[in-house]
Amino acid sequence: MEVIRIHHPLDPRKIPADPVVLAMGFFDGVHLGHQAVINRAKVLAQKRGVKLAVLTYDHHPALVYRALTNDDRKYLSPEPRKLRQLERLGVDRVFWVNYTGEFAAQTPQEFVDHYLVPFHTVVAVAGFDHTYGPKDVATMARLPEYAQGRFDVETVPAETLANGKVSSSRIRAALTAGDIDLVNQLLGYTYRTTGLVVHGEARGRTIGYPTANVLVPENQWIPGIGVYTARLKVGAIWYPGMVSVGRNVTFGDNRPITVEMNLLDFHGNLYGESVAVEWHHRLRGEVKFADAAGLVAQLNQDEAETRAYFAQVARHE
Ligand SMILES: Cc1cc2nc3c(=O)[nH]c(=O)nc-3n(C[C@H](O)[C@H](O)[C@H](O)COP(=O)(O)O)c2cc1C
Ligand SMILES: Nc1ncnc2c1ncn2[C@@H]1O[C@H](COP(=O)(O)OP(=O)(O)O)[C@@H](O)[C@H]1O
Repeated sequence: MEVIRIHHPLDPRKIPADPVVLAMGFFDGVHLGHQAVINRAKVLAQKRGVKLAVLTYDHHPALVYRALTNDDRKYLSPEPRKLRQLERLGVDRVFWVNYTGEFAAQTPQEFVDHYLVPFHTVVAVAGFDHTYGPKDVATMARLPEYAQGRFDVETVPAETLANGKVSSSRIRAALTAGDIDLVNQLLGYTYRTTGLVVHGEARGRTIGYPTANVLVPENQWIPGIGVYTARLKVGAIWYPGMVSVGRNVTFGDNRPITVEMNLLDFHGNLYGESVAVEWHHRLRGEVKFADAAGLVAQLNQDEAETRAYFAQVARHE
């Protein structure tokens, strides 16, 4: 997959000469709705015998329009992950556009003339609610007007699942609420984050449940406070286990939120490992126990549920 990085104004010499079917979108999470758009574009590309391209952006467009919020820094799929996901969907070429004020200031007609046409687009494909400028004029319904017969336009209807539209904002809300099961259903794959294993307070080993403390980069969304079954990737190996997102409330007040994972049947040293966490299934919320013994009794039960969960996953694999 070829990635072409673009800063406004577009230098047409950067663009290969062959025609493409172009799927457009921000695609944060590359969820089932995004997959429907890209898969539709793929079918059209195959029909026409041309390459499948994607137009997407380097950061949230919102940061051009208003003051940055903490949420604006976070992504369901940060750059390397989004690129890997697009590649897996069979995308041949990505136009990775730096979303700037100058880029955003174009009229819809300029955007079409200066981007979609120079990309050698034969069909532009996007979701029904995709916009490429002010939302009253830069709609999919009006795109054929700006295309002026130079390419076709294909609009993909909303993908709905579990009583609603599949959308990045719905997924972020479910994630924050700790509803990882819904998140995974809407994504169409199991949600992942990355991080670095650092030291905690060395208490875990004393209660029989050592936990790898995973420091997650600021640009990733993590599930809300709670306890989940998960797998941790160390090197090339995935280890099943249970992970807690919480403030360790049993051991004091106002502590920071940490991500701590206990691996089943694992003995070894994980400090300094760059890991991935694959978030599977919610077990419960965080509880403040009277003492460490209360926590340990609960951890025994969590462990039994985690073993049962992964035994069932293994049966379905
Ligand atoms: C599966 C799991 C569930 C946990 N649940 C809770 C909980 O409900 N309440 C709590 O105070 N701490 C909970 N913890 C966090 C423990 O308090 C923490 O792992 C322990 O204090 C070790 O901390 P350390 O890594 O800083 O040594 C949980 C940890 C794991 C791995
Ligand atoms: N089964 C296991 N699950 C998680 N970490 C383990 C396991 N076995 C050994 N470890 C190691 O123990 C460390 C966690 O021990 P712990 O006492 O909780 O210390 P800390 O508070 O520094 O995290 C992990 O970072 C890892 O290096």
